[in-house]
Amino acid sequence: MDYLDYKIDHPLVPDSIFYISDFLDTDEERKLIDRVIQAPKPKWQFLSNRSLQVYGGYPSTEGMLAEDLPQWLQVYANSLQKMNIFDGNLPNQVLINRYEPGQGILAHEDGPLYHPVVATINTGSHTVLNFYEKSLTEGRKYRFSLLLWPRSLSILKYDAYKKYLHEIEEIDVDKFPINNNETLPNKIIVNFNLIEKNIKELMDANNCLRRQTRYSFTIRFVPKCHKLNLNKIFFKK
Ligand SMILES: O=C(O)CCC(=O)C(=O)O
Ligand SMILES: [Fe+2]
Repeated sequence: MDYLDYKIDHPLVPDSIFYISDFLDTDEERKLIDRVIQAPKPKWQFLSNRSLQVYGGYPSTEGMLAEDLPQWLQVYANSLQKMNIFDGNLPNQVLINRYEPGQGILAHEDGPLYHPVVATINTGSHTVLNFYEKSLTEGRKYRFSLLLWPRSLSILKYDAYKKYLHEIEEIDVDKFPINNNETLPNKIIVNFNLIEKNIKELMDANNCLRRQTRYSFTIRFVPKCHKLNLNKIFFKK
């Protein structure tokens, strides 16, 4: 599979966003969610608007103390490397977010500690990711949204990573256009044509769809890493 074939081709979108539907089958999706649910309680961090699990380590300006990924995540890191999504690098950190309906994440950028690529495996529920262009003079400006359907892989690289903020609104229902030609007042969903078929049968009479529990697997590469060296700590060698 060549991810370059899955570039979002839309006048509002920078040249560096890719969206692959059906990256997982339902069985693979179920297995990933089960692993997350089965993780020991201390693995969870509970924030007010989402919960998360971190695998691989915590990046900092000093470098990330890298831990091996568990095998069930390593297989995905390996396949993303094979697809050359990380410019030859093997991704070494996976952040899993769980959102209940009504939860989200404030507009932010992922920042310079990561190689400027993030690949996200989307599971459990749809959501809508909003993009704002950073502007020093006018503050942030809404530009477009991506609809993230379960089992898809979304990839943001370079400009999409560096020049935009991304956000998931804390809402529990999304309203969608009736068809690809209809525009919503405050939202431009640039990949709606790819999902229209799946969503039609699920929306209610007002074209609304309720969010369910969503698990996102955000996969990244932290270039600056060190392994724990016990000799160095205990014997100052
Ligand atoms: O859940 C998502 O798809 C977005 C998560 C995100 O932006 C992040 O973890 O930095
Ligand atoms: Fe992010």
